[in-house]
Amino acid sequence: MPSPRSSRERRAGSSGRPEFLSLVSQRSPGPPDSPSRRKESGSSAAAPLPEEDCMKLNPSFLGIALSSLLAIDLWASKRLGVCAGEGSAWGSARPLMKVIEVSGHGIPWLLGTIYGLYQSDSLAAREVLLNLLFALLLDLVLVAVVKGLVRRRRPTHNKMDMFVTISVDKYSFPSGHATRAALVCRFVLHHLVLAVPLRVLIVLWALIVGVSRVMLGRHNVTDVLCGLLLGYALYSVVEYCWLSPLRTPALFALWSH
Ligand SMILES: CC(C)=CCC/C(C)=C/CC/C(C)=C/COP(=O)(O)O
Repeated sequence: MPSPRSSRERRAGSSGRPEFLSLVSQRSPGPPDSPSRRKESGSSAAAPLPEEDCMKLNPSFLGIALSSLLAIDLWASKRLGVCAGEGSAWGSARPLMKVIEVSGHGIPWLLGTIYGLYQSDSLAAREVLLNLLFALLLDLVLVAVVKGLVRRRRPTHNKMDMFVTISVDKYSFPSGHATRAALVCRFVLHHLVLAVPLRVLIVLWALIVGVSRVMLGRHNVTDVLCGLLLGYALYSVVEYCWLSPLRTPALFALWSH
């Protein structure tokens, strides 16, 4: 009479091995004396997995984590896109959101900075404005390159009625408005002497620009969060490459009266 098998043996299957090890051996059938075979037949079930197996398991875990994040992102962005159209839940706030959109657009910032440069009457002001212009252009290039590489489509609920766009602006990652808002915010806080209420206002403006991108349906939440981080980090690059009359005298000569 066959002896009754313990529940542990039954779980382990007819081979007497735990199921997860069977799966591992199916993934990488090695030669009879390979490390994975030795581990299966040996008694040390707790021995660490060979590196090749870990390499195969990790991407699937990462893949699941990323797809889950993406799903949450799409779901949250759709729910938060309350100004995506006139008929949306907060459709009446759409005109205000579009004003905020223009406040973070590249053209007013570029034109304003160039105008300021022509009007500036001190070397210090010229230095700051020239670096702001450099930062804005660098930001445009960086966002265009990343958008072109990632090619993430804008949310389906977005109406493509944006104020002046360039070709890569059909893509949404990262949000160009968010990178600019974070970059300009950090720049202004470092280089302009402002009263505290104005400093608070500029931080609020940057956050509102970011939030308005999702509310307008232009972006997913992750586009904006990564945009803010990218813009924040880009300021450090601008600081590192800071253009000064000593380093780039020719540039400053362009604006000397
Ligand atoms: C000098 C030059 C090439 C200026 C182009 C200025 C321009 C049209 C910038 C585009 C700004 C824009 C619509 C960015 C998109 O922002 P998202 O937040 O929707 O990514």
